[in-house]
Amino acid sequence: MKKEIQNLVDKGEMLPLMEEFYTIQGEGYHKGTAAYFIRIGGCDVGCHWCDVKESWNAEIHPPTETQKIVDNAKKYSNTIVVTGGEPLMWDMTALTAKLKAEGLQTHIETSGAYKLTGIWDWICLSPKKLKLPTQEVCEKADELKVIIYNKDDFRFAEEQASKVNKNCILYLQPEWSKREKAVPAIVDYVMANPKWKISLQTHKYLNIP
Ligand SMILES: C[S@@+](CC[C@H](N)C(=O)[O-])C[C@H]1O[C@@H](n2cnc3c(N)ncnc32)[C@H](O)[C@@H]1O
Ligand SMILES: Nc1nc2[nH]cc(C(=O)O)c2c(=O)[nH]1
Ligand code: SF4
Ligand SMILES: [Mg+2]
Repeated sequence: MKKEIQNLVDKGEMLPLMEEFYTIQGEGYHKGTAAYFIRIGGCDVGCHWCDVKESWNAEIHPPTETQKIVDNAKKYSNTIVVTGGEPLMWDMTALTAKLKAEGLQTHIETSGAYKLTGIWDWICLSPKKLKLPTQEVCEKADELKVIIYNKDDFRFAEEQASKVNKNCILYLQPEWSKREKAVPAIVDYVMANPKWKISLQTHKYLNIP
């Protein structure tokens, strides 16, 4: 990559854009809400069940000016979801400042493994055992969404719940390929531990992006 472009990416003025699409938020608290998704490339967390492994290598996703991303995003609904990859690998300050200047609601999907940057109306924290979230993101998360792949993930979920702020809404979401086994286990767990709610990837049932 050219030095000038690398410099702009380092400052968050350009970001490696994998894809952008208008759809319905499928997961968590805002499920059912029309939202424009901005998927930023690059992630080194390495979840073996990740459903967007194509996002991992930032180098294959073209550095794109944040203003260009915002000019597309503002044509749709009020809600913008920034996801990845791991968006917090990059400085989100410029992108979110421009989204806020347009009066848009900024939501992020993050593992929380990197420094929290940007201005966010909603933070969905989905922590991962391989790279734990920072204390700051735990203090600021609006929802905690733990993926349940096996039994140990319930233990991990409780451990992460003990770190987030008291207003954070707690979700358990089945890992997609294990959903047949995970859903009944989550249903039992939520009924026994009603501080938790279940989150499904409803977009996958609806066959939409
Ligand atoms: C692809 S990740 C991108 C954002 C960020 N890297 C993160 O993990 O939060 C978006 C959301 O999808 C969840 N996810 C990824 N693969 C999944 C799978 N196979 N089943 C269920 N949820 C999954 C993640 O935990 C996260 O909440
Ligand atoms: N419809 C829809 N809802 C989503 N919620 C979080 C997603 C993500 O990949 O971050 C996602 C996604 O990929 N599609
Ligand atoms: S942190 Fe998110 S994008 Fe990265 S591997 Fe895990 S689920 Fe995929
Ligand atoms: Mg997804």
